[in-house]
Amino acid sequence: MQVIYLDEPFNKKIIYSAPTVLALGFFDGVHLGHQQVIRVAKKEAEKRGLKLAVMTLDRHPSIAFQNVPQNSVKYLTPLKRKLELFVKLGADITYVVALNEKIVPMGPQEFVDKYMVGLNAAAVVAGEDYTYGKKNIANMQTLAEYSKNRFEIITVPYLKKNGSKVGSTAVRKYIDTGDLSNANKLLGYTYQTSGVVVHGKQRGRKLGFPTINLNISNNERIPGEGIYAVKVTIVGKTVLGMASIGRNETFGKGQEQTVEINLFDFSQTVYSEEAVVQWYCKLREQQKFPDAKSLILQLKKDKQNTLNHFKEKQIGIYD
Ligand SMILES: Cc1cc2nc3c(=O)[nH]c(=O)nc-3n(C[C@H](O)[C@H](O)[C@H](O)COP(=O)(O)O)c2cc1C
Ligand SMILES: Nc1ncnc2c1ncn2[C@@H]1O[C@H](COP(=O)(O)OP(=O)(O)O)[C@@H](O)[C@H]1O
Repeated sequence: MQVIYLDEPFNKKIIYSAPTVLALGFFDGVHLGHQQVIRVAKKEAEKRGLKLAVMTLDRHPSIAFQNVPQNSVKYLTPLKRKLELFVKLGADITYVVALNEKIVPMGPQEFVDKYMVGLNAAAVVAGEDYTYGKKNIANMQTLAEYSKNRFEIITVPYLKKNGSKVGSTAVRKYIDTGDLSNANKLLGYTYQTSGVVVHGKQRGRKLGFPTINLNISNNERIPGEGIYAVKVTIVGKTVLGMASIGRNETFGKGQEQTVEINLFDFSQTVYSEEAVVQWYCKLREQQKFPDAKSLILQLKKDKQNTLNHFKEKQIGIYD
């Protein structure tokens, strides 16, 4: 997949020169609803013998349009992850548009001329709630007016599950409360984050449960505090494990939140390696134990519960 970054005013030479089918959206999470939009676009592209291009933005629209501070946004899929998912969905090209002060004041007609016609779109595919500027002006209902018959418009209706819309907001709520089972149902894949292994307090090995402590980028969304059954890919291996997101209250008050994982069947030293974590299920809440011994007893139970979860769901390391 070719990734093309567009910063207003972009140089026309960097655009893919033949007509494409263009799927539009911010696509945070690339959940089942988003997947449906991109699949419809892929089919249309195949029908026409054209390449599929996806257009997304380099930052959440709320930063540009609602003055939400950039460092307070927690993405379900930071750009790198989003691009991986677009590849899986068969995108040939992704345009990443810089949503900066140069593009925000642009009116809908100019946006359509430059970022739809200007990207050689033969057809544009988006979900019914897609907007390309102010909601009441630049929506899928008004797109026909601005397109002036220069491309076809395909609107994909909301995907619903149990009567409600499959959307990023619902996924975020589930992730925040640790309800991975429901989050993963809406995503259509197991939620994944990544981080680099950093040094902790070196207490884990003394407890008999060493943990990789992960440094996770500030704008990546991690589940709410609690204990989780996870699968981790690190140094080319994939293993099961149990993760703790919390403040290790057993060892004192007011500590910083850590994300740490005890890996099963693993004994390598892996500081500064990247770990990719798949989040399956919340096992319990964080607890303040009276002493280390009680925590160790609980960790043994957590391990058994993690193994039981994977056994019940028949999830192996290759699934
Ligand atoms: C599966 C799991 C569950 C944990 N549960 C708790 C807990 O309920 N309460 C707590 O204070 N610490 C809990 N911890 C965190 C341990 O306190 C922490 O891993 C230990 O202090 C090691 O820290 P270190 O990596 O800085 O050496 C848990 C850790 C793991 C891996
Ligand atoms: N099974 C395992 N699970 C997690 N980390 C392990 C495991 N075996 C060895 N390690 C290594 O040990 C380190 C964790 O030991 P620990 O005493 O918890 O130290 P720290 O507090 O620095 O994380 C990890 O960063 C990793 O390099």
